[in-house]
Amino acid sequence: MVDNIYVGKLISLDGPNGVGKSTLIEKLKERLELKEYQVYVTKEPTDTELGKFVRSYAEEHGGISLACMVAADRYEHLINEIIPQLKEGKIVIADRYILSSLILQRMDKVRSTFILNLNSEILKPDLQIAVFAKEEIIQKRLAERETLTRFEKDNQSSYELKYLEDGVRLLKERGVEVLRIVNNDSLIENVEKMVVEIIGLYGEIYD
Ligand SMILES: Nc1ncnc2c1ncn2[C@@H]1O[C@H](COP(=O)(O)OP(=O)(O)OP(=O)(O)O)[C@@H](O)[C@H]1O
Ligand SMILES: Cc1cn([C@H]2C[C@H](O)[C@@H](COP(=O)(O)O)O2)c(=O)[nH]c1=O
Repeated sequence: MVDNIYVGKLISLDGPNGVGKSTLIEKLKERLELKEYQVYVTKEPTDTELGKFVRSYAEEHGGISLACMVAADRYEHLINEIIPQLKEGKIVIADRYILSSLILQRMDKVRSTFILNLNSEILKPDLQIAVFAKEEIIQKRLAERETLTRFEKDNQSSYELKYLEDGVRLLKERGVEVLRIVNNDSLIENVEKMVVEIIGLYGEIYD
């Protein structure tokens, strides 16, 4: 992975389906904006034609071809959206990034070395937030959804949690700073913890 040389900071937030990523990002954005940071939230797969194609492709196909599609969308995401925002000095928060590939593609039996090689030219996140929750809590949240993706059906959260743990290890080995968050029910505490960590990235004092 390539170091971020731009003025802004890239934060990626990943975890199992239904763990509360989008909810945490929304709260995190609010808190950081209250502190007058400029925040840009984005997600993968992207909302582009390619990203929409990846989302539908993922329902019917998996394995190496999906890993490549997801990586292609990620490289386009960096060029067209993430890097321009980092150049403007914003905190870019990505709802899913490489750690999601280290979870979801591994569930399709793709080897972690292949995933890491495929993503070797992406920007290294300045902070990786890894969101955990108890398996039964995730299942309860998913049960409230009307439609489920193939990764969300058949109680697969325990596998996602296992690959999340392993993905965290692989990223740490590659020098990525990782903040672990447990989103069982104490959302506000978690958000405060994240804000402190992110502000620490800028070398500022938070009281
Ligand atoms: N700390 C929490 N306490 C109670 N409910 C929560 C908490 N965090 C999230 N939820 C609820 O859990 C559900 C899933 O949250 P959310 O959509 O943010 O997950 P997600 O990880 O972004 O999911 P996906 O990636 O599958 O879209 C939502 O209904 C949300 O309101
Ligand atoms: C980033 C990323 C995404 N995917 C696939 C898996 C799912 O079909 C969607 C994610 O949808 P959600 O609404 O965010 O739950 O994209 C993938 O397979 N690998 C990835 O790294």
